[in-house]
Amino acid sequence: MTDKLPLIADGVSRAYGTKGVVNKASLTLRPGEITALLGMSGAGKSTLLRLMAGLEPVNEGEIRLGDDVLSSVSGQVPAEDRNIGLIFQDFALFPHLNAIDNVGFGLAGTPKTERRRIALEWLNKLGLSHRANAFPHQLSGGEQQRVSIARALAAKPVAILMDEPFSGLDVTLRSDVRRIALEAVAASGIPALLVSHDASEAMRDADRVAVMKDGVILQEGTPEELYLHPNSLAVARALGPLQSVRREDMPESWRSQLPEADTYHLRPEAIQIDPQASASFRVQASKRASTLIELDLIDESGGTFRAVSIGPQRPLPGDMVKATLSPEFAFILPSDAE
Ligand SMILES: Nc1ncnc2c1ncn2[C@@H]1O[C@H](COP(=O)(O)OP(=O)(O)OP(=O)(O)O)[C@@H](O)[C@H]1O
Repeated sequence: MTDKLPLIADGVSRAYGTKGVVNKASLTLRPGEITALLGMSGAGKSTLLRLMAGLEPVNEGEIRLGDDVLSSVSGQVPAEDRNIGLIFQDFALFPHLNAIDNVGFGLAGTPKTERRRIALEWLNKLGLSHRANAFPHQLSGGEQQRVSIARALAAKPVAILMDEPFSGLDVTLRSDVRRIALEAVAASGIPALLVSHDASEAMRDADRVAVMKDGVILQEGTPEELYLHPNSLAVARALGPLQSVRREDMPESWRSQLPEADTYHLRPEAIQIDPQASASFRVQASKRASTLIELDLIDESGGTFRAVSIGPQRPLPGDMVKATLSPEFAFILPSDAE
């Protein structure tokens, strides 16, 4: 077995005319890990993927596979010579080939029977061996995306780069397709990039998450590191909802648990209903959001807070409840320079 190598973006930039789209971005995709690249529309995620794939030249910096330079300002290895698997939102299968021949397509040079055996093995890994003879138009979106991932992995790529691969799929199908597809990607042991704008999917699916904004990678780390220790308000917001609460509006029992600051940025789970707590509130509104109950609370001095409860009873507007603060979910962050 050949050693798998990291795919590295080292200080890469890309501009279109005067518009800088990727700005000195550095990101290392490690073998055997899925890295999610998360950011809002226009952040530069797809452009960074295209730089790593060799579909665009860099204006600055390098793309490397291990120590081998694939892109630099002095030239680049063409995309077709990099052996990097690419998966996009549209499945891009050959319409005139059935599933098994689509998967076998990347195995040119392998004898036909061997090619079919390998292709069937990959279809099997993606739970699709029973669809081997179906043509793309006979397959569902989720099945087509699994065929395209089988096709990419069958070619034994050095890395796989996926741009919103599941966002075109029906929500009900998506979680199963994602699980099967990403398990196969992880098992292949190659570096993998998953571009996403959905924070909860990115955290669930990836070993590491990088947050990009305005062409800059703001922070990279495990999902827990980024969720619990964001380095900026932009990263905290990218990973999930926040409420901002001023220290002076908090009950004294909460203030005493927190280091001094004017304002705290709280995850929804920071404030939880707890009958043993000392701080009391009146419920202003409550609703059940599947696993959690979300509550709007007000205290006697008029401070308002968003809290959660794991139930089972839903407190109703007008009820009195007690709530605790968990300091691990309260962040002190400088406001962003917008
Ligand atoms: N070929 C191009 N020519 C000019 N501008 C471009 C080109 N490609 C991308 N851009 C611009 O670069 C910016 C970043 O685009 P990019 O597709 O990388 O963002 P993204 O984070 O992937 O966004 P989305 O989630 O919407 O796909 C956008 O403002 C886009 O309009």
